[in-house]
Amino acid sequence: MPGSDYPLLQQIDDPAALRALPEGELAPLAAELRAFLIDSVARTGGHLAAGLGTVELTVALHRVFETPEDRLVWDVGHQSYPHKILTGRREAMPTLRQHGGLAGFPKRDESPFDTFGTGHSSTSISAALGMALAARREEDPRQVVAIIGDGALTAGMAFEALNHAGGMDANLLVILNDNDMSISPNVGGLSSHLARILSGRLYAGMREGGKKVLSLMPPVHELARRAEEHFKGMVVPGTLFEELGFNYIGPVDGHDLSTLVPTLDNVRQLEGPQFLHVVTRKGKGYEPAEDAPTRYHGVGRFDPAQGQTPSAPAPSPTYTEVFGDWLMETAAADERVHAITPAMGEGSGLVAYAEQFPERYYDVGIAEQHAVTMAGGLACEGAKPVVAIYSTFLQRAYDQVIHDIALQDLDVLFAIDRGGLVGPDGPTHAGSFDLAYLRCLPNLVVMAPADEAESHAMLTAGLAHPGPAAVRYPRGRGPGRPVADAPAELPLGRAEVRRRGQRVALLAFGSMVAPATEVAEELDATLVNMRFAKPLDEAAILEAAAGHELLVTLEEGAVMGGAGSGILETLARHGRLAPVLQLGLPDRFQEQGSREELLAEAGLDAAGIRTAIRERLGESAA
Ligand SMILES: Cc1ncc(C[n+]2csc(CCOP(=O)(O)OP(=O)(O)O)c2C)c(N)n1
Ligand SMILES: CC(=O)[C@@H](O)[C@H](O)COP(=O)(O)O
Ligand SMILES: [Mg+2]
Repeated sequence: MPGSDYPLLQQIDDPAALRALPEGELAPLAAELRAFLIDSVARTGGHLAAGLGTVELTVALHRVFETPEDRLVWDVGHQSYPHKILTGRREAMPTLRQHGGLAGFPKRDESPFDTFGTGHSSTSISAALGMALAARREEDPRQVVAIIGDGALTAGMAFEALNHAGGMDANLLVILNDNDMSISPNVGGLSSHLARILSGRLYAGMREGGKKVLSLMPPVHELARRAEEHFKGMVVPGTLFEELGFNYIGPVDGHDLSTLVPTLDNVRQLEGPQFLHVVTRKGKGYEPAEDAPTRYHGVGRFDPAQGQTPSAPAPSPTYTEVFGDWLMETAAADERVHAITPAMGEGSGLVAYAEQFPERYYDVGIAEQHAVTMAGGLACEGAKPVVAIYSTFLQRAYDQVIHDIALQDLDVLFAIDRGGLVGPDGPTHAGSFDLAYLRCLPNLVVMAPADEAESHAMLTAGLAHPGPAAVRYPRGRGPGRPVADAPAELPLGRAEVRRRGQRVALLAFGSMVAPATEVAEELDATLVNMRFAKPLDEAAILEAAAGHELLVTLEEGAVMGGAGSGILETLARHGRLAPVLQLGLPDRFQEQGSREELLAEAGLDAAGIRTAIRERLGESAA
């Protein structure tokens, strides 16, 4: 993208340069920033619609606040590309979400302007309050701002922070970026409350007038604030945020710099917890994204002139599609089936199901804890709830899985998508820990399919199982085994011996069966598709130990405490000694890149597995 297309943006290598611009150049700068963002994300893929909605807000924030001394904390961070572009990373945008390149979310070790690492939603207010309390203790005048979306505000953690912050006198500004969208349209009572505030046009009109008066005065002082407070109380019911102890300001147009800059200037001088309600449009300024913000939430590479075009028909369904199809046929046959998603309906493959079974579909918002425990309530009443959830986001509801579901042995099925490495979203979104954090739970059955057919069969088996069960499958496509080929039976806790060989036994879980198959053929090794991370097939493990020089466990998950550790525990419990090589994700976070790059880096592709085995056998790795 030649710099000449972006003459103003080319001058901005840090926010100080932005703050030095004449005021009249802010709007043209925002226009260039938006055009650059579209062009850049169209080349790399990534999150687009949210960032389009924060272009003006980002310009205004870096204009008014002395960043990075003043702290900005972006919630989720998928909307932070304009922030990254204005804070010295414009030229690095072609490396976005690629191996060794820019992260797709704010990252502390990437820039001093990225004050807190995000990716999972609803953490910004907590982190910002921590920073604000530290500033107060140091008697430092630096400001702290959390920018949170209306979707992210539906999570309990956001309200834990609002509740606490509202009772403190720390200088904290919470900016609600309200575009009435999560990935799908936002849901719940909060969304309705926000809509009611916006619809209070009388209030908005008066506020407009009121603000003009306030903005003409010297920096807003306590008397004016109290007068405004009283005035608001007279005209419209207090917002939820005022009831929690915040000084609520807004709603203001989040795309109008002539409003945003003076408003932020005023608010910056106020003491105590402030809540600025900003109204934006997700996808703003790029018509295809404005018309379809869900579709342009996350994009692959595309031609901006054409917009996203339908991709060519794929050779086989993704694991997500296998799940979505399975759910449709299962719900049609069994009216006890209900599906629950914490705001990830599209990514979890639930679009068709939601249309066909709206009365048995629940998008609970970004509320994983609530999703899991509500499923428990449904199960208590004889329903068959299916919680469709990304592995990484299930981490948010770990106690609910333990305390509300496993302990009570409730009949809930967890369809865990994005199990293992996810690729461009990087470490915040990798499903690296689910095998480790689930297999240790009593009563829970944990399955990992080797292919699409097995995934279908495991979902059926999990639903039929009278207690809690989990099926974890990776992002994207598998080996391509047709679902019609699904095993008729899947006996609980029974592995599948796929081949018998010499010297080495490969005990593979889930997605690792495919590369292990290639290596087993080359080495004439035994290959066992373990299928269950819990309960393990102890007989298969003991038989493998008895007849081979080396056992190799393979999982696309953390080695520490993972499924392979369960095999070690089995051998120990039976007093068996056997050489074991554990292959899986090492004890570090994997940065972003393609899934293939990351698997190879972790030694979990066929080449890596072969090399590790040969080295352990003392043979040349060649
Ligand atoms: C804990 C958690 N759950 C789910 C997600 C997936 N997710 C990413 S962005 C998003 C929607 C966020 O909506 P909002 O905060 O309103 O931001 P917008 O995209 O509208 O700007 C969701 C559900 C996540 N990142 N973290
Ligand atoms: C920002 C966020 O958390 C989601 O948009 C996530 O990136 C979706 O991941 P998938 O692309 O795997 O559905
Ligand atoms: Mg939103």
